[in-house]
Amino acid sequence: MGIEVVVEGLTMSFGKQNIWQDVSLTLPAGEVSVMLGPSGTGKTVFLKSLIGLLKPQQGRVLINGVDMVSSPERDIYETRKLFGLMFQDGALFGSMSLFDNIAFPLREHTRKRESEIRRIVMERIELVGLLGAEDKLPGEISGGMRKRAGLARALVLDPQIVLCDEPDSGLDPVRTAYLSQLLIDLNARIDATMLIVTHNLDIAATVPDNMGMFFRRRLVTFGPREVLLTSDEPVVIQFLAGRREGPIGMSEEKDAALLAAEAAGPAAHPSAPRVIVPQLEPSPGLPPRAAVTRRRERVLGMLDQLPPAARAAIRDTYAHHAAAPTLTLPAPGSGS
Ligand SMILES: Nc1ncnc2c1ncn2[C@@H]1O[C@H](COP(=O)(O)OP(=O)(O)OP(=O)(O)O)[C@@H](O)[C@H]1O
Repeated sequence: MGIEVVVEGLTMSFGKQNIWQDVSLTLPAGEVSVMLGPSGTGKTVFLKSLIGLLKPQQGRVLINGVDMVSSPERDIYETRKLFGLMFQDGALFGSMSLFDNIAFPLREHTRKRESEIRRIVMERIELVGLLGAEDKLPGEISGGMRKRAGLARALVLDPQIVLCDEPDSGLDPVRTAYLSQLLIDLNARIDATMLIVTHNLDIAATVPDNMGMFFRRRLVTFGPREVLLTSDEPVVIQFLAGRREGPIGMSEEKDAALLAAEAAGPAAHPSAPRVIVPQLEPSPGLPPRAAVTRRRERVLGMLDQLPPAARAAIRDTYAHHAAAPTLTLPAPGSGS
């Protein structure tokens, strides 16, 4: 089973540029979480802080009792072996076959024999649907295949925590839908704790158990998916609807005058009702996700602390068990 990651009061700056401050959250063991946020809000910096590659000035990241910020480097190095990392471009070596790319962490970090390495690599290649492509070079395959190869490589050391940074970037909508299913199937098979950074609203709507968002140097929210999906925070509403109206600007946050003018003017798009679609299920033939039962107990136990809309959405989800119907919420600001 995956391992819980506890983040407490994390603050990160580069020189005078503060990226985010006082970030606290828990990635529940074995559950899938998604982190959203406009470009440049520090999502990648956050992932790198979790594995101890960047050192925030304040706060802790606790994994099995090791603080990835300030424990001795030896402990951090050992704990890093629990992670599987999938970066935006797949980060493959161009001159190596897919097989050798995927075998790389095993040859680098273990003393396994070649026959054992072959067995593990071919198993992961099958898992991500790349059987037959193992002898190809990264330049000879599509972007979607490179992503899947990156994911296979992230999985060879049997990670208990998987971090994916924009796994969908550059993929068409159909490939993105396959990727969403692959992430859920992966979670069903290995029960790892997963954190996915994405801008893709379909992944955000269908994959995670938990969701969070960074904006204006803080973590706006993090918790069960229903909390963010029913949130009335203007930045959340704007982001989920993919609209220009709201606090997020093109290059940076809008200034107060522009926001006031926008609020005074006619709405460019009337608010549409928001919809919570059911979370994806593992593909037929796979075991159910072990996290589902744990999450249900955890979330029902915290129901009293959640906003009314999230509470209602969670009750609705669990009233219908796994086959939750699509839930339509009133449009934000409609008063109903
Ligand atoms: N090593 C570094 N040194 C200095 N500044 C950095 C460093 N790494 C990141 N930054 C800055 O931190 C900020 C956040 O970057 P980050 O890549 O984490 O954003 P992001 O939310 O992942 O963006 P996107 O969604 O566009 O990928 C940016 O302003 C970036 O320039």
